[in-house]
Amino acid sequence: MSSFSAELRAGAADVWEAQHSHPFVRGIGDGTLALDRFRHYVRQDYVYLVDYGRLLALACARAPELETMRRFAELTQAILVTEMDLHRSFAADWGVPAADLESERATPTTRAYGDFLLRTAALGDFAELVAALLPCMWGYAEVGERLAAAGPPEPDPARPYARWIATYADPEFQALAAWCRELMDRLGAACDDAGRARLRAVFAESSRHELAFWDAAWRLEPAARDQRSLG
Ligand SMILES: Cc1ncc(CN)c(N)n1
Repeated sequence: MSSFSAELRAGAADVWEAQHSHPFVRGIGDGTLALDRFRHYVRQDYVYLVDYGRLLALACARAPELETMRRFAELTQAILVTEMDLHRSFAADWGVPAADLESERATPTTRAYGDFLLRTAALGDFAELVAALLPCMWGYAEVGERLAAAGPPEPDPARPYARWIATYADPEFQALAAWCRELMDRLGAACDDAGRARLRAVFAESSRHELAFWDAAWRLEPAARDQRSLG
């Protein structure tokens, strides 16, 4: 019998395959992505990760057991420190201070994804919160793993995509994503059919936001005019 997370993944398979074949993802993999698109992505992803960090902190607060709280506290740290250090290091290489990343204004796509995550955390139950956060961890683990397996591009200071791939293919990141899947499996098993249908819908919606995020970076989507930075 397949796991509940595998069932969620199968239900959103078309969206996940569209991510793998998106020109932005392919361009990271073969090293051909134009740097302006990658820089746009890094700036917006920094804004996104601030909201994602908030989501993980809310998951920590709402977790039903101490061990799950502890794991979410670790995961929050991994995102706000380790993953965001990657973005800060790219920015530093481009002469952009971290303060500039923090004052970046969200595009409509970044804002929509962050709003969806935080709305789900505020109004959904704990299992829905986990279904919302899963495509982020699992999707990047899968992209990193596939691109690393295909043979990453040669290290190139002008196009630092090999470093990006190595971060998400790293066994530590893979293990964090695997823990999120196992948690989803346990929560899915404890739900009734109606609850599992809600989790499928949340996971599918979150997966669509992931695809839209690649696409917004590819299109160099401009920031929404009325956005505040960091919130
Ligand atoms: C949009 C997005 N999704 C997922 C990840 C991986 N944490 C990320 N950095 N950005």
